[in-house]
Amino acid sequence: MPVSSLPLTIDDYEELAQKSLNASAYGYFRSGADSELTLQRNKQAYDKLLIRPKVLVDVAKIDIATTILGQSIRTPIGIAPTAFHALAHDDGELATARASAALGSCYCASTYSNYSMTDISRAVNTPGGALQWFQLYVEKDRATTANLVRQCEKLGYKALVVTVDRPRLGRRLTDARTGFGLPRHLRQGNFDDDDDDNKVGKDGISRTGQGAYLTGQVDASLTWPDLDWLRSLTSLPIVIKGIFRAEDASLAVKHGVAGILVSNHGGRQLDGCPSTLEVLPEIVDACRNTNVEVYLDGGIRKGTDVFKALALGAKAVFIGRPVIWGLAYDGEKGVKRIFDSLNYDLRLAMALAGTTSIDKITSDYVVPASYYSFEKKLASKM
Ligand SMILES: Cc1cc2nc3c(=O)[nH]c(=O)nc-3n(C[C@H](O)[C@H](O)[C@H](O)COP(=O)(O)O)c2cc1C
Ligand SMILES: CCCCCCC(=O)C(=O)O
Repeated sequence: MPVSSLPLTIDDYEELAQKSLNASAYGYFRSGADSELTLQRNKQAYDKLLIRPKVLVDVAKIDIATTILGQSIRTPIGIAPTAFHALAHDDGELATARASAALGSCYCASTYSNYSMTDISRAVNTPGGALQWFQLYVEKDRATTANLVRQCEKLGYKALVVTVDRPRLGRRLTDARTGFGLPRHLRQGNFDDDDDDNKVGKDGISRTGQGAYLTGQVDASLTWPDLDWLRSLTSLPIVIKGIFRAEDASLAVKHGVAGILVSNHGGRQLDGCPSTLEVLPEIVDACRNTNVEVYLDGGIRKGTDVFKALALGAKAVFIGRPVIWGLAYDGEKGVKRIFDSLNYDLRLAMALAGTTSIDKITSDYVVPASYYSFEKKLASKM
């Protein structure tokens, strides 16, 4: 490959991933729900916010390390839970876990990973030492869920991330058109029997193929008291993923969560809802004067996107699809490259904006683009 065509941006990696994945897998990873308005809006929202740089600040040293839930991370960018990494690379979630540990990031593994939570935890040199969180879908069979929670605690996962924006699967037209399903040779590591030929898990449920993807076992009757039930099962901090309005954030605080991940599932669930960046300020306000940390995912593709989300009050951000593109590009190495690129970009944005550490990225660095509207300025002179 000539030097000039080496991938530089997340979009470059996506382009390469598209070439290496089959249409159905690429479609599954890329797509959003319905008209994909929210998928687009997640990305476009960052353009509606501008950064106001400060000059003559000593930016010779930039530090992007921070903490989440009291644990140190070397980058404010974590890995959002995404299902089925083995569709992108044979090493699947093992490669993701190794990359995350080497980078000092936080990896939140999906309930619907291809590798089991045991394998993911053991993939790194110091199992229980790396910062791994586990994303939980509460299933109709509560015994299955309770079992996952217990294992998670035993294996040294540091937090439970409960996803609440997916009572049913969003309408993903691309998947309907390609007939996407988990290919028969792949497993759902947290459920299948050890026997690879056994397509039905011990619980008697098929977890492979198209039907399994579409129907799923997620409990659509989940309500707030179920959070208390989860808290009674574990002393792990609970992060709630998918909160989208201030009242729900306040309820989450009342129910004792340690963190809120502002997310619309990467535009894959309710199409036509706002972007996560737009919603972030009201959630941050609802959590002010509490110990609850607020994170964001959705549409982060550049260092300046990370900067803007942190400026609006996110303690850290998480990325979903970019990790998949890195995995498809070159497994563990590819994920590292994605992070190297975003971390480099973030440091650069901080230097150019005139700030040197994550806690100094405050709201006075950003303004809505409309603040500089020519129309408004000229009209006021008339
Ligand atoms: C292919 C794919 C699979 C996903 N699987 C899960 C999942 O298993 N659990 C979950 O809570 N969220 C899941 N999500 C949502 C992500 O956690 C995250 O909210 C979203 O990807 C962030 O947007 P981004 O991809 O623009 O970074 C998935 C997203 C994608 C793209
Ligand atoms: C039964 C497996 C369904 C996996 C869905 C994972 C997910 O949340 C997604 O957005 O896709």
